[in-house]
Amino acid sequence: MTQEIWADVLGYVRKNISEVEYHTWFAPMKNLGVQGGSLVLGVRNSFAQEYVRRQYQVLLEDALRDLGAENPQVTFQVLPAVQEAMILPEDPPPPRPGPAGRAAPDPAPAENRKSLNPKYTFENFVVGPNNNLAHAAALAVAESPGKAYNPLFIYGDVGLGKTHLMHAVGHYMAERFPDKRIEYVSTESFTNDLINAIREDKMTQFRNRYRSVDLLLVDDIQFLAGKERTQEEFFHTFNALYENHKQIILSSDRPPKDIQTLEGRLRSRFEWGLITDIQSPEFETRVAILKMNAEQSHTVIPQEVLELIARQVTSNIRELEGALVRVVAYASLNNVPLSRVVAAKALSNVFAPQEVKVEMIDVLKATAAHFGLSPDQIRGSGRAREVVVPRQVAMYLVRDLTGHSLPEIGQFFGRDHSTVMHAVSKVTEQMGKDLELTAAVQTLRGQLNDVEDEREGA
Ligand SMILES: Nc1ncnc2c1ncn2[C@@H]1O[C@H](COP(=O)(O)OP(=O)(O)OP(=O)(O)O)[C@@H](O)[C@H]1O
Repeated sequence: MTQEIWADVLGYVRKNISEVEYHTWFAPMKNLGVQGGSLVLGVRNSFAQEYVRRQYQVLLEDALRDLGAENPQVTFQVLPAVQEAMILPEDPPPPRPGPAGRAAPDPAPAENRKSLNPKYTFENFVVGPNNNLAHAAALAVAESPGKAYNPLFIYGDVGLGKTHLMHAVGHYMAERFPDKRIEYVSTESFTNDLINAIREDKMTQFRNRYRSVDLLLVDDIQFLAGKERTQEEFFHTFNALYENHKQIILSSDRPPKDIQTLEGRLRSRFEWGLITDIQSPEFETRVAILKMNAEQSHTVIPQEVLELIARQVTSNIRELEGALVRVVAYASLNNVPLSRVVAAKALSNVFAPQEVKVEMIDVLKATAAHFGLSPDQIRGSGRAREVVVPRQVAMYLVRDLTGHSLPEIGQFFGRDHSTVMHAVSKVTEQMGKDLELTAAVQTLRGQLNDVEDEREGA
């Protein structure tokens, strides 16, 4: 995950200095990771070390503060000559578009997939109820390009994996047919290429380029709206490819029928093949995506932290991934272990505080720990007073601190709602009378409210 943190820092830096400065000083720098809360950066020689420290230490600290570091620290290390030789030909990770963004691809090796993001493969795509139809369609197209569905039209909101799926088809095809030509282009680039071709009198090259491919992936096709000349040209490109049984995949934020000012003949062509959508991922899919991201970057993240992040970011997967980087960055830069409280704090600058809620599981765990029991004992069937009282306290606190209904709480504790109601009134009645119980409730309430307090104090 430190590569992502570094990419975030570079993104911040790049926005604040000139391109020349950036390429001179930051491009050759090597991220050596976060050690003891300090970001360690490798530089070529002691001159660079001195210069960078003088000129950019403050800026780098600001970048880290932006990621949540309370006491940002940067250390510069002169790289041994061998290591330097190893890093020089390599490019630093490209800057991220923003805190919620994701690093752009490293250049891919094979010629026919150089416009594809190496991370956007089928293996890296988590399938859930929200995207399984689009996934199945993409797979079918990858297996029989030009035959299964042509064109394949994938639509859905921002950051839900449309580009990822398109590239996955590209990778799949590139692997099986290395000599096939694959072209990925955004509608915006297509338009710009066209404008340049017209201006420079290079229409033949333009047409050859787009009409000679085996797989054409066009992102954000909704931007064709209102661009008559581009629509005209795209119409001919489409026909040329289609007639030669070349595969076309289009993505959009809406279905063809909702793209305003799209020529009828294009709209109907977009509807010839298969139209499939991607919806927002549900909670389990979001957790699975986070888990995969964590595993890929060899970062161990407690399940409850993944769940907290998945609860915070519900629609855009790019933001979900950005939130994960933020949480990891926060913990490592402040040198604290990852926990729910730390994660809530890390995200508190980005999300409204009330969105971080105490969960039933938190109350259960804290109460069990307080009384020296296991969560299973509390939820179990034991009827001894040593278990019954903590169980009632836990139910009371869940009712008090979370928004769950009596039946939901009952289900969580493996009981019916009347048991919960009884527990709540029992504890309410004993408050102020039974001192031990009162103290337990107060301590636990304080502990559990820490999630909110810590966040508010951030
Ligand atoms: N099902 C998934 N499994 C794993 N990662 C996913 C999944 N869906 C999306 N992502 C990740 O989410 C990020 C955003 O996805 P992508 O760029 O494909 O979205 P998009 O729908 O094309 O968005 P936009 O409309 O902004 O172009 C990417 O990093 C992608 O890898």
